[in-house]
Amino acid sequence: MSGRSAALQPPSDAVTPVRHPDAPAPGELIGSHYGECFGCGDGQPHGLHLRVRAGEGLGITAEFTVQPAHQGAPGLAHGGVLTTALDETLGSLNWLLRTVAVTGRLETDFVRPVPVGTTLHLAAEVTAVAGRKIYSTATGRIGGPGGPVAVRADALFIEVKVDHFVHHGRQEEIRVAMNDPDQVRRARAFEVNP
Ligand SMILES: CCCCCCCCCCCC(=O)SCCNC(=O)CCNC(=O)[C@H](O)C(C)(C)COP(=O)(O)OP(=O)(O)OC[C@H]1O[C@@H](n2cnc3c(N)ncnc32)[C@H](O)[C@@H]1OP(=O)(O)O
Repeated sequence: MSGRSAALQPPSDAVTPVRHPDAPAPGELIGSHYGECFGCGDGQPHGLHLRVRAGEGLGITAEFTVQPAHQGAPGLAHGGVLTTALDETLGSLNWLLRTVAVTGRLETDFVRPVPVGTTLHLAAEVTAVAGRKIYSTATGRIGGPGGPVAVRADALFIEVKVDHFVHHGRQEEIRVAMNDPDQVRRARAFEVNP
């Protein structure tokens, strides 16, 4: 059974957003937004190491291979880890809009078990925007990009300023990030919208 809650239904005044002219080109590999991110960073040994590519229009694709460290039941991916993969893929849609947004709500359907060693082929797209609210949807398929759906999610992201992270993050990590020119460059890439 699946179905979105009312909070994930775009309001009547929602619009279809436009891909930002400076968005990564279709097919371009999008680097990690933060090296210590559990979803996409290289600095987390047990992280997902998600690899994300810009797609056409308002879409994005990603791949994640389930490792032994990601188990819930024996030999199967933990549901929370699969949700993280969906969340990270949906979060990467920020790059297409050049907007900084965080997950407000995320609803996941688990359709098929995902064994360790499986590569999850993820695809996500923005469906609507209403003010600061960004509506999006994602699927994770197994056996190939056209294989059966194993997980799917609908999400509501909320646009925030970069200050959100500076204000709420632990100072230790914030200081390191702000002293890292690569990290500052990645943050500035999002700050093109007023
Ligand atoms: C450097 C580059 C890094 C780039 C970083 C990219 C990171 C990507 C990582 C993957 C994504 C993540 O996991 S992000 C991490 C997980 N998420 C978080 O930590 C977010 C924690 N929550 C919050 O900080 C806050 O609740 C916010 C920012 C989401 C919203 O607070 P706010 O800014 O005060 O806004 P607020 O007025 O409450 O809400 C604005 C509108 O959204 C609606 N709204 C808000 N939350 C919800 C909700 N859960 N469900 C339904 N609707 C909601 C409100 O009703 C309102 O609608 P209306 O009245 O306007 O109609």
